[in-house]
Amino acid sequence: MAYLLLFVGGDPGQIVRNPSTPKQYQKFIMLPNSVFQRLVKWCPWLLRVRDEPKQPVKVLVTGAAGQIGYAIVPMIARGLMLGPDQPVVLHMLDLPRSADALKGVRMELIDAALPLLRGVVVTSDEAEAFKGVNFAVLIGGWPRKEGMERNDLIAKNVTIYRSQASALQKHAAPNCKVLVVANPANTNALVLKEFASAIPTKNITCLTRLDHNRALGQISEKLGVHVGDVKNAIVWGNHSSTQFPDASHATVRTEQGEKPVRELVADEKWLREEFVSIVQQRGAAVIKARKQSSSLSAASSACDHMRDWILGTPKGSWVSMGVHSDGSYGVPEGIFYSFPVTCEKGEWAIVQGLQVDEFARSKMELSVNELEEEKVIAYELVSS
Ligand SMILES: NC(=O)C1=CN([C@@H]2O[C@H](COP(=O)(O)OP(=O)(O)OC[C@H]3O[C@@H](n4cnc5c(N)ncnc54)[C@H](O)[C@@H]3O)[C@@H](O)[C@H]2O)C=CC1
Ligand SMILES: O=C([O-])CC(=O)C(=O)O
Repeated sequence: MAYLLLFVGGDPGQIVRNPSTPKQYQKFIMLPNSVFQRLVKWCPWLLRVRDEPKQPVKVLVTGAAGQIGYAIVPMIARGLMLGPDQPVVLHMLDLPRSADALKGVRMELIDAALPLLRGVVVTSDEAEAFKGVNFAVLIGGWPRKEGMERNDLIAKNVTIYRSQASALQKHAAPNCKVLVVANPANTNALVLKEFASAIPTKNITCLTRLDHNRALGQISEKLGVHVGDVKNAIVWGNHSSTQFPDASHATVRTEQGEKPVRELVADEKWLREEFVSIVQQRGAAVIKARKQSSSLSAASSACDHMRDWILGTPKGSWVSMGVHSDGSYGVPEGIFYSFPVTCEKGEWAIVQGLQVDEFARSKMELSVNELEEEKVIAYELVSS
């Protein structure tokens, strides 16, 4: 019979074992701490047996029966959002008319035999959906169709966020971290902040990571470099066609070290015009081609957003996140605006001190004005 021997040090009588090891292969040998320390030095993998498994966290996905919902739930249950060692319980909310579709998604999640998935709640009841959730990815709402602008969805979608703010505030874990995906994402996030005042404002964010990733993708295509070597693009502003994708601080990793994108592209006109307009209009281009809006890239970017927020951004890199403005870069407080941020230990911070020239300033203003207008319309809708 084969045995796996677990060498245990520490307090007398303390037994630490890896519960995933089948019992019949476990034998314990208690060693003095000094011997244990030496063993661990020679064989660091021994430390793995001391890892306590993480407790499952509850992750809510609203609009879970929709396009993005269907793409994102397996990503979350595979650890792409919160890490490969983080078990999750998925809460999936959709409208009563999608109840059967949601049951089907639950069946598929079970059929996929995903080891990190420790439970699935499917419901059309907001209170049940938000109960005790640690993370909320809010996708529920209506997507735009060809010919519409994202803020054409205000009347349809902000009222949903008024109602879900109450559920969030009443039922979610007090430190719940929220990502709003549904459009108009920045203004929906503002409505949540206003009506879920018990949730810290810094815990409410909206998705502009898709635009950020689109910017990296365009730079990589233009230069013929691997997208993983491009970093530090910025998307300023609204998740709409007034956003300002800015490559002026972006760099590419080359064999000779990091080089500015500006220097490598060497075409200021492309950077100021074509690049900006391709990224601004990418959502519309996908709708034109697919006859429905971006789903897999939205789901993947939402995972990137949450993962970097919770687990941290790599050293020397920043990402774009829609957050409540604190007045940085002259953007007025009271709107959700996309900024470059770094994240550490579950907290984001706006990158400070970046040079913003006159051209960038004028582009950034367009989104400020649009968001102020959306705010007025949204407040009228939710208070009427
Ligand atoms: N921020 C971003 O980067 C992006 C945002 N979006 C937005 O995400 C949203 C969802 O897009 P898709 O999944 O493609 O749409 P979809 O129509 O496929 O799915 C939306 C789902 O939300 C559900 N829903 C509607 N009202 C609800 C409510 N009150 N509570 C719970 N569920 C509700 C619908 O029944 C539907 O199943 C849209 O608003 C779209 O514009 C889409 C792509 C990127
Ligand atoms: O454009 C849309 O309506 C969907 C979306 O937000 C995007 O693809 O960025």
